[in-house]
Amino acid sequence: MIRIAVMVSGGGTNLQALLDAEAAGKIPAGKIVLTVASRGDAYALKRAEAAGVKTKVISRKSFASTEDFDQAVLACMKENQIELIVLAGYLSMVGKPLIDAYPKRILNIHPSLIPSFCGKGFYGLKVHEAALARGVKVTGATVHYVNEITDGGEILLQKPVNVLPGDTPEVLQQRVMEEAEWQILPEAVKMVSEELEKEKNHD
Ligand SMILES: Nc1nc2c(c(=O)[nH]1)N[C@@H](CNc1ccc(C(=O)N[C@@H](CCC(=O)O)C(=O)O)cc1)CN2
Ligand SMILES: O=CNCC(=O)N[C@@H]1O[C@H](COP(=O)(O)O)[C@@H](O)[C@H]1O
Repeated sequence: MIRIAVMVSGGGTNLQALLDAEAAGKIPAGKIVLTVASRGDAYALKRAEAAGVKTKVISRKSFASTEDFDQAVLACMKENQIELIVLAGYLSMVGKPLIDAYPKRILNIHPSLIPSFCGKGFYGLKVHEAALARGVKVTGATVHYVNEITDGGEILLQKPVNVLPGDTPEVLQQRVMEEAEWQILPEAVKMVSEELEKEKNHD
């Protein structure tokens, strides 16, 4: 069984999709055992608690340096024997110590079809505002591996979503979450946890 940690910052609807998928038996090789939030007021923490998942708040601003923050996150993952990390609406940069300790074992969900509308400053509604401003007819979501480049890691899954006339950023965000993010993130976690399980059994 692959031990999974989900890192969050906000509402946690992607965490909820993962918890629901696990409860429905759709992630047979993985178990979400920890939720790490970058801020104590993340509603995602309530979702984790309701599902009986251990929670931890590790916020960048309570550390003297980025290095100390990165080391605290890494220590927490090791203490909990975490094997796969999922960033789900997580809005802090993941540092080198974690990336080096978890090669191709950190996934991120981004609410656009990378390489469009991604990178520094593109998160949450800002992504959908940029898509609407550019006038794209199709947007969507991407699950990618995490490396030191923001949203620059190898792409794992993508799903397109139509932009409709009259869409506002909020309406588009909701459609992208419902039709794409909440589908491909559980699918990606199912795929990768099964791969890691196979590797473990062969070692
Ligand atoms: N290594 C690495 N870390 C990552 C990603 C990655 O692919 N690689 N994907 C990230 C998701 N994308 C981001 C990256 C930066 C910001 C961002 O700019 N945050 C503001 C704070 C935003 C807020 O708290 O409201 C900041 O100043 O740090 C938000 C989402 C999460 N961390
Ligand atoms: O690279 C990704 N950037 C981070 C990002 O923009 N994540 C987005 O935040 C929204 C809320 O997530 P929730 O907290 O409801 O799961 C959701 O649309 C995520 O795709």
